[in-house]
Amino acid sequence: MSGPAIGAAWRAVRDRFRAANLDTPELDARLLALEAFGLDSLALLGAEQQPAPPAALERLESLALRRLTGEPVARILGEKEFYGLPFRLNAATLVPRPDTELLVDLALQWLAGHPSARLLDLGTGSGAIPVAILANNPTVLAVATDLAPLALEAAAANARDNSVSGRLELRQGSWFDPIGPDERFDLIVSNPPYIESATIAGLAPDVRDFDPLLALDGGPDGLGPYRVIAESAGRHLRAPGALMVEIGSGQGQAVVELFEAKGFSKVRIEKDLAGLDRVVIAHQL
Ligand SMILES: C[S@@+](CC[C@H](N)C(=O)[O-])C[C@H]1O[C@@H](n2cnc3c(N)ncnc32)[C@H](O)[C@@H]1O
Repeated sequence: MSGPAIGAAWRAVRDRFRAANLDTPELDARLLALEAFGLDSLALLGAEQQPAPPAALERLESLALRRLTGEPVARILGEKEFYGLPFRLNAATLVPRPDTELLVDLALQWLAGHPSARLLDLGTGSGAIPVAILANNPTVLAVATDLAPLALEAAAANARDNSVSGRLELRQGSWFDPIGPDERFDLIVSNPPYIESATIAGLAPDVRDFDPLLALDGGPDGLGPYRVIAESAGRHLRAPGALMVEIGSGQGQAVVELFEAKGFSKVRIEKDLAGLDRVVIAHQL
């Protein structure tokens, strides 16, 4: 007796995901099927009627069970697309979020008017921000820091995979600690941890149970990393320079005030596609 065809097998998984009320059951089932059957999207279409190999079926089942227990697809696959580029993940990296693409857009716009700029990314994680920027601007040189050595391993792999490793220097340490006292940059960017410590236990399980705490926890009021950045960014910016940080949607005014108090000019909030405050931009003129 032969087993199900490949098309029937992945659609059965999709139906179980639907029944479990997952947000994107069809996409999730397709992505796990591509992995289990070792196919790309086009090949999956062409293979719909072929019998599913038993070992691949078993693999699909084990991936589906992980998804059904709440593990995000990006964690299961160990990779996520960001800004149209592939990024490998590991236990120390945040899954890069679509929201963060706004920060990359704004950085690229600013860099278009500042050729051959030097960029610093603080808390780089998978390297999503500087790798996306470097892949879209061939003259920028970047330094990126993170406290987590394992995250920097993923960032190094992602820089290699996306052919920008010659222009990205990775340094381990807390915020500006790995930056020399006289080192200057034209643009400093960061998507730091910004969630209030006390609210982390109540986050959605796919975030709370799978993203690293170091990537989420912004301290008692969620603003700890912004204070460190506000304190030191001015010393490491070459005028006319800019500082751009991603923020939580309720943090705009507080972060604007932190940056203004440290002497930054033309500090403003940018909203994301959902109309929520998402990035604060400050200038050193
Ligand atoms: C919200 S995640 C952002 C990761 C990545 N930039 C992105 O946008 O996907 C914050 C990052 O800051 C790093 N981090 C936390 N505390 C840090 C510190 N004291 N110094 C440097 N990096 C830190 C975490 O390891 C994590 O990679």
